[in-house]
Amino acid sequence: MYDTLIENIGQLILPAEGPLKGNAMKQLKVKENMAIAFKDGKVAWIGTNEESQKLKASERVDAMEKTVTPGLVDPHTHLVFGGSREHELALKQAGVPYLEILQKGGGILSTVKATRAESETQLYEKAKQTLEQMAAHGVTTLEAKSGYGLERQAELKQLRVVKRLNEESILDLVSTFLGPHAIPPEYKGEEEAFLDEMIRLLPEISDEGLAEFTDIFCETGVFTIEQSRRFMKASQELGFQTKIHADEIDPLGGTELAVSMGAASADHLVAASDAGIDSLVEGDTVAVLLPGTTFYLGKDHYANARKMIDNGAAVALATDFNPGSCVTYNLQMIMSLAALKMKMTPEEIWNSVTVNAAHAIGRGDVAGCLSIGRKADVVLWDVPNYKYIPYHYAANHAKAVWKNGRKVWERRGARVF
Ligand SMILES: O=C(O)CC1=NCN=C1
Ligand SMILES: [Zn+2]
Repeated sequence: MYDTLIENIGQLILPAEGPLKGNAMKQLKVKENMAIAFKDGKVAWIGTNEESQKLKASERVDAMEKTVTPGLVDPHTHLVFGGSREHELALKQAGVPYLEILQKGGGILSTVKATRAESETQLYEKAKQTLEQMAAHGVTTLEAKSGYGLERQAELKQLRVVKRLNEESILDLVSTFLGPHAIPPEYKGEEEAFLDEMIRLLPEISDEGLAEFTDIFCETGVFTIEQSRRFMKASQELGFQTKIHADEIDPLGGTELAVSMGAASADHLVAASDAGIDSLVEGDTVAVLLPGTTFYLGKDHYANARKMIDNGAAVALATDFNPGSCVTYNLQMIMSLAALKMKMTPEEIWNSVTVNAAHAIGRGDVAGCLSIGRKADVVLWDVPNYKYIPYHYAANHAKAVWKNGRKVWERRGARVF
């Protein structure tokens, strides 16, 4: 007797185990007229719709010939923060550059002020609502960063919120310490001293189990290549895996640094050099691309996903959900931008929001794929095939979402007739 049986599935999407690099990203197993069954939170059976007729299940779901995939994985979010930055939209519309807003004490530093002022409970309640929205949009596993505290107590406060959300929600959250996200006012002009303070937090964060990854904003006017190297080295010596916000605006060479340091991921890469893109082929560093941020900042030049994939790199996609440079948690919209602006194919896109995204946050063995014994993290989409979501942008196509075999979202139709 199975707990749940989803039958009459038009297309069942089964990404291969990864990380998938280059041409492997172009492959996607699509099986038609299928069914899938869960038991005790795991995938217990996969077969044809005809074979499913003889099965017994406590709950039978008619997929109405629609599409079923693994739960989405969002590998780059700034989930926990206070306040909001809608007041900066006018500056963006006036063409004030992102880094100029930051240099004037706005941007990230505006969110830092708000985050320091809010209690752990306030931050928790706000992030909890976002988490519910992410699940409603098909996300079952995600990464969540700190980085709006920029001092011990407020950074630990954010990381404790992520830990509590991971413990109390059924979703799986992977925590990242992004202490070196910007230079706080009290350390203006003293970047090295600030970085020393962030490095001094690492043992405490490790001992309290508050993060698996660290991250640093390697960018003009924020942290240099050498400062990033120093922070990543200190992180790895304490057992953290590393990530880096690299080559988002200026081509400092963060991509090459990430690969040379064996980072789990290099994120943004909009300004990555040809040498940086070529270096991605060598190691296991996943290129996490964030086209929503490029769109939101009104830029025309997107990360060169085509060259990265055709060169042989492993590419993933993420929302970069944050209050200033990409205010969306709709990973489906990111899938559309990947198609429309980065010319990624539907097969590459689906691999980028499942198996490769899972590998970018160290969850390649438990998320992003569907096979017997894996977590029953599954989405039933109200779409006829897997190509439809990139094609129809800005909507929420999720009809039902299961996490560990438990239904966490079901869309109920609008009552307009
Ligand atoms: O602006 C923000 O709050 C998030 C961000 N960090 C680096 N790029 C964007
Ligand atoms: Zn980011």
